[in-house]
Amino acid sequence: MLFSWVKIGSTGLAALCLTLSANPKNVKLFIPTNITAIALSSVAGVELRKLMRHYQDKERVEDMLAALKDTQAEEQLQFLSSAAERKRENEDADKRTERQLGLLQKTAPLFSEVLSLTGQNGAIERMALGMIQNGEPLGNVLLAASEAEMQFEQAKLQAQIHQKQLELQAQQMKSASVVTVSAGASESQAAIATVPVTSSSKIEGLQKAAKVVGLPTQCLRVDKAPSYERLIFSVRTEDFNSLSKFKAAAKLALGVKESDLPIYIYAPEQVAIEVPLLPQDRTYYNFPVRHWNLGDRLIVLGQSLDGEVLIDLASEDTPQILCVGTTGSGKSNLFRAIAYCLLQQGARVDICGGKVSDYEDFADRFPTISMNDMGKTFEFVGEYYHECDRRNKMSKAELAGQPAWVLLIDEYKGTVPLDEQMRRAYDQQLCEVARRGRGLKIHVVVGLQRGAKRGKDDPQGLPPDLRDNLPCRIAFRCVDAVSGRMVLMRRGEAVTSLQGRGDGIVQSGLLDRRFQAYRFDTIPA
Ligand SMILES: Nc1ncnc2c1ncn2[C@@H]1O[C@H](COP(=O)(O)OP(=O)(O)OP(=O)(O)O)[C@@H](O)[C@H]1O
Repeated sequence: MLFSWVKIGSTGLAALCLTLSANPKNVKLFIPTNITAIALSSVAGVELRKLMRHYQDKERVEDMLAALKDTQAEEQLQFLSSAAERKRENEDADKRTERQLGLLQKTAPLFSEVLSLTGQNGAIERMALGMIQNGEPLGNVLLAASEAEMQFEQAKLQAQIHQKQLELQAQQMKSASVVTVSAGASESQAAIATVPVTSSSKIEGLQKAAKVVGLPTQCLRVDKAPSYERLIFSVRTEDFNSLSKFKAAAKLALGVKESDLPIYIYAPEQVAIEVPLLPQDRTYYNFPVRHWNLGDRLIVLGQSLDGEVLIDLASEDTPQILCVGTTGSGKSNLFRAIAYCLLQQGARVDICGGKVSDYEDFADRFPTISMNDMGKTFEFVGEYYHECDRRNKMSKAELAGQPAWVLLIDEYKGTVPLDEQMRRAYDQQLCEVARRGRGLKIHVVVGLQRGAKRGKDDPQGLPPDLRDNLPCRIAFRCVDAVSGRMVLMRRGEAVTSLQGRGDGIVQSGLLDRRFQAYRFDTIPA
């Protein structure tokens, strides 16, 4: 390096001396002195350039070395920190293992206690040990063991219940007795049987349910209605909330899922439970042949636990009828029976809505029946409305000579006009006919598939005014309790417990009966 500097210095100095020694008067460039000076300075320049490159390379190498040192330090740092982390983890794992071992030592007596309690030492012990060996956390092992304990408790409970059932059965076998038919039973009650209190599965189930909710009960009587059994239980309790708990437990015991299980106060300290009969155990009745008086307005509905159920349109409680029932519930059958009863007593009957073909066999037999498409209902309502006006002006004697007029509107919803103006007129006139008709021998029977209230969403629903003017309510099976609550006055949810095919409830004023409607397949001879 020194040699390079000496070389640069000497050549540079020589070039300077040559330049200074030049004659200022002779200004020619290419004289030997000048050429030598240029050559020497070029050599000095080239050497200088070489030196500059040398220093630049040196500087770069130094930079690279410095960078290399930095990276190595970082890597070393990372390595050291990860080693520390690993050490910490290992220490933690050691601590965990230590803790688990400690827990295991502490819970060993608990395990052995649980295992001896369950009486399944072998299997559960093996399971627990297997779980621990498989590295299962101790928490999971404990959980599995406590589940086993719970199962054991359940098994113990079941065994207790079974023992109680056996005791009850033995008691019932001893005290099985025939219960008498209640006083005042009429001839028509012959069809309704009161059966001996036996240890049937229903009674057992219900007694078990009562026991579960802590209700002291005893089955006093079983009445067999056409479509259900009415079980009368004695109940001694001051906690009336326990009745609703009993209902829930009874539903569970009898396997009643979505439908209602009617339970109601029957007498002081007695409740009645209506348990449905199986379809094959039900009793059906054909419409009876009977004597009719011209001018009467009786409707014969069917049979109940208290005998035949009749309603009289001439009565203040039952002049107009509202009937609800889903398809297959027996509503059309009842409408045919109603039409028949009233036609036999000389009434004019106009059938609107529903299936007109249902009345084909009536046409030859009864000249005062008319069967109309539902679109005509509006006109008939108008005619009945004017007849109300006409009869309203009559004297009592004149009115007595008038035949009863009965408008049967099945599937009411379909008869309500969609046009708002027409609908308003229809509502107003039908409501007036129902309201004024009761004193004018003019009657309305309205049938619905389900109880839908009139509203913005349902402009064809039943208006509250009309409903209020149809005081006799008949409900057959409905799929939802809402329909029952809308039509019936009490215990509306019971409609879901009805069995279909004529199993119905009639309510009006004080009347409240569950009945089996008479089957009306053909017009009685
Ligand atoms: N009182 C009854 N006794 C025995 N069977 C009945 C009775 N009422 C109806 N049924 C039977 O139940 C079925 C349905 O009856 P019905 O047609 O009257 O029901 P619905 O409610 O009017 O149904 P839909 O709206 O589909 O006509 C029919 O097979 C009918 O024979």
